[in-house]
Amino acid sequence: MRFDVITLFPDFLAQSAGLGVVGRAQEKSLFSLHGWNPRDYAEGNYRRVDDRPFGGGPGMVMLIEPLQACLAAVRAADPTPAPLIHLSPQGRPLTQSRVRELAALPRMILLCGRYEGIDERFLASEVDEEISLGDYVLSGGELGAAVIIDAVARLQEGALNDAESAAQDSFEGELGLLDCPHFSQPAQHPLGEVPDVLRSGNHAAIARWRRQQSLLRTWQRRPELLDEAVLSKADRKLLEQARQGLGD
Ligand SMILES: Cc1cccc(C(=O)NCC2(NC(=O)c3cccc4nocc34)CCCC2)c1
Repeated sequence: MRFDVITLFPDFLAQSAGLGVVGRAQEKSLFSLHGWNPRDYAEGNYRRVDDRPFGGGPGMVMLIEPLQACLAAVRAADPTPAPLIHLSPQGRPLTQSRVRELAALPRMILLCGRYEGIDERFLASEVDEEISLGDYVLSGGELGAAVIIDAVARLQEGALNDAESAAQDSFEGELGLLDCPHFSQPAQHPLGEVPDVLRSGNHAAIARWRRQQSLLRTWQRRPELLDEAVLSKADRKLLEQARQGLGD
């Protein structure tokens, strides 16, 4: 996988992709990451990348020319075709199923806006897809790019070791339910004890307890997720039993 990111802050992306699983995947060349700054392609001695919006109003708009020259350089750097994905509040919210589809691509170019956004004519002519991180105000698209790079890089073949990929599978398997509580050493602590079942060695009972905790937590904190989740008869029984336990 090759990621190209068009951003006024290329160093930010390089740092966030250098950590943990994603950092190791990059070291193993499971993906490459290339930052491109439109300011390097802005003409004139002020090298403008933005200007005031027609029609007035606050803030600035990113200009067409530097973005067009920058995108041309990005495409010239590697013959592999790639979609131009704009991180934007107007985009479709990112989902794990979209992440899995993106992870199958050989290359993607991520476009990060700043200021009030990008000249609509550039977007209309060059952007293949818009993806949003969610409905809140951010200062730029870079955090969205970092999220996509992290989520997609983890799915590259060889990025995760057996334990990590088991965890990934279980997260993906539980998509739609909240996670169960986790405990480690020490078993006894002033903050409380570790539930006995987790130390019982009875793997069926442990799996059952974890599923029940996920169901109970989801019901307590995000009941709307339960509406979409496909619950088995066993799940419903577990949830019912847990709710009785709470004497609700
Ligand atoms: C709900 C809402 C409505 C209107 C504007 C904004 C807003 O935040 N506008 C500012 C910008 N926001 C984002 O880029 C951005 C924002 C949110 C999620 C995202 N996922 O990817 C990129 C994202 C757009 C130009 C530069 C930053 C947010």
